[in-house]
Amino acid sequence: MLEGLNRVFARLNPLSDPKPLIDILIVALIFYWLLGVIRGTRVVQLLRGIGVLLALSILLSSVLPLDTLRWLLTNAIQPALFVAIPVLFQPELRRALESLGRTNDLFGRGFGRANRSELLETINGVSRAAQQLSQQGVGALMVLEREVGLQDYADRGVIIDARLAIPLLLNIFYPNSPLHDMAVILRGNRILAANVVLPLSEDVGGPRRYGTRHRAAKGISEQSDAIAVVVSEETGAISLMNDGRMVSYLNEARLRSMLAGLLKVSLEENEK
Ligand SMILES: Nc1ncnc2c1ncn2[C@@H]1O[C@H](COP(=O)(O)OP(=O)(O)OP(=O)(O)O)[C@@H](O)[C@H]1O
Repeated sequence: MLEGLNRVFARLNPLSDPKPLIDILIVALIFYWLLGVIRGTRVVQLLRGIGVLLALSILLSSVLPLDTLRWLLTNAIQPALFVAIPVLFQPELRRALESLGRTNDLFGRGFGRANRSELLETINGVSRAAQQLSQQGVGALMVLEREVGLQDYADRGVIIDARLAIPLLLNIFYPNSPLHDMAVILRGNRILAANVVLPLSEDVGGPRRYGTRHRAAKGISEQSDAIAVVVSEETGAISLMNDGRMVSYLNEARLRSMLAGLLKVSLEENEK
């Protein structure tokens, strides 16, 4: 036992051969990244289900000498699981690959193409508009594009491509306006599109039951790195969704500081 351990430590000695240590480090980093990607998503439950199924099939086929069952497990269920994995995890795999392609994330420079003053314009505009819409009991869904392009979604709505202005945002969401339904997509300091249909999250919110506006906001934040801001028509509550997670009951100031934090923009100079 002790001899075995000594052999392991001798192999791990970076002075004699750094390869095993580098190997372990890279594998640990890959697992760390994978866990970060799946944290808080439905993948955890799916993986648990697949784990239980695999453990049961291995246990049954090794303990019980039942040939037909063993044949079914090894020739049908296990291969079917491997085919099903890419289909079941399609959004998560897509997100993982997209996050690898996001060079800005790797170098910690925050999000992309927009400069600080454009971002501030958006942060202030969205927060003020959300507060005013909330006070008036008008429902709204605003999506801030980050590194993952949302052009596909925007093209299915109505392209506006206008400089962001609070009255324009309010006008879009007022109940009888032709574009008030669905979501608005913001790119930098511009309103890219309105009336955009977003993918609905499969998470229905348990007993609380999200409505479709909140599920759409959650859906886009799960399938991309976009931030969604929702104003509930029913309660006036302002919520922010990022990475599939929701923070509710925000006011204008709190929403502003959360957006600034997520977009890595300092608000201090602005306040001087
Ligand atoms: N796929 C979608 N993408 C974007 N917006 C959507 C989508 N589906 C529904 N909506 C918006 O959600 C509105 C309906 O909201 P609903 O009341 O069902 O949800 P909710 O989350 O309870 O919102 P609220 O709290 O504002 O009532 C629709 O009028 C539409 O504007």
